[in-house]
Amino acid sequence: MVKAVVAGAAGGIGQPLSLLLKLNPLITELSLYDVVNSPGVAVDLSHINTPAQVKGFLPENNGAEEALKGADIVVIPAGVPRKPGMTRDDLFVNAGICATLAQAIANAAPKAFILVISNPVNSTVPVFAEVLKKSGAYDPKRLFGVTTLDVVRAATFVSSVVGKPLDAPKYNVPVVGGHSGATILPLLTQSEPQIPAAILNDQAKRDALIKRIQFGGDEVVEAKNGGGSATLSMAQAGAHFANLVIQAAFAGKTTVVQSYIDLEAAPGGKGVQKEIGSDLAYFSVNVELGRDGVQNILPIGNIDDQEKTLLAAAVKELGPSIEKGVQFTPAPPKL
Ligand SMILES: NC(=O)C1=CN([C@@H]2O[C@H](COP(=O)(O)OP(=O)(O)OC[C@H]3O[C@@H](n4cnc5c(N)ncnc54)[C@H](O)[C@@H]3O)[C@@H](O)[C@H]2O)C=CC1
Ligand SMILES: O=C([O-])CC(=O)C(=O)O
Repeated sequence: MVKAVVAGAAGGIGQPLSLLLKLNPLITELSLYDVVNSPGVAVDLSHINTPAQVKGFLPENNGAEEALKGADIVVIPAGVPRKPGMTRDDLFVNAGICATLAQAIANAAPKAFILVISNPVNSTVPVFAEVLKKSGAYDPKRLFGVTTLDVVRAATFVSSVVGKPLDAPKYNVPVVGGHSGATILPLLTQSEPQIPAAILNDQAKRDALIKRIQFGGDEVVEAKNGGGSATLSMAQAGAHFANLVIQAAFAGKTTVVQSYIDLEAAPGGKGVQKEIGSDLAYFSVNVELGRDGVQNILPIGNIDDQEKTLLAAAVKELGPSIEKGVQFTPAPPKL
């Protein structure tokens, strides 16, 4: 019996994400929360003959906490998306929404796994952590910034450059760091299957591949031309990540994935701080998922000189974004 909640469920990501979660046979209860339209989305999904019992909630009558009561996992794509010309940092307006949702989770579902999709992830994850800490409900093992779309894109773009696009599902290219531009660090040298040396040693090809993975989000923002950012690919990535968290917690199936987490979540975080030469509190790392969420933080491992240079750039850009999230003070609630 697993209860999942989507916050921001009526949005561009929220709707297809809710659909994919409704199709997950491990989920028995699915609550959809949004400030608009969630009851309609819920009734629509509720006609699908899979186990999950779907209900929609609006803010009225303490709807957020009603939706969250007893949740095992909360997935959060609530907030404004980018338009062309904006950076993810321009979305820091979403911090207030994140703080409100964090408080509702602290009150109603303090043991839930929390998967943060809302941008800027580099800052919104620290916002969640700070609010949860103030309520005594913070468990760093259970808070995840969802960076899965970067991993999904890396597999797709690498398989294409290698000339094997039909093998995209077989590719595993770890992506560490954060979730914006230069903080996104694809580890091409660790790709499985390996990328042929002829491509890795072709500097122009390699640079183009890295840039495409780092700025894949912009590609979608520009193509949608004012109509928002990635929604369908994000929904797939988010539902996949949620499924891995659920499988590890409730079906005993441990896996290793990358996610943006508090490096204090498990002892291995100290080792990563040594590898990155910084005491950054948050980083997207190789996470072993288990019953309680983050079971182990694994090393980044061997990287080459170019990756070391990119790592230094990622660390430099991440510091201020983390600090901005940590320092954010939510506005007092309206009386
Ligand atoms: N982590 C990642 O890799 C990615 C993150 N994103 C981010 O996800 C977020 C959502 O993107 P879209 O779904 O395209 O936006 P959208 O505007 O289509 O949907 C956002 C939804 O959030 C709802 N919402 C607003 N305030 C709320 C609140 N206080 N509580 C609950 N729901 C609330 C809105 O009513 C709307 O339905 C954006 O911040 C975007 O940048 C997008 C793609 C990838
Ligand atoms: O680019 C954006 O604003 C949305 C996002 O995070 C992504 O697609 O990776």
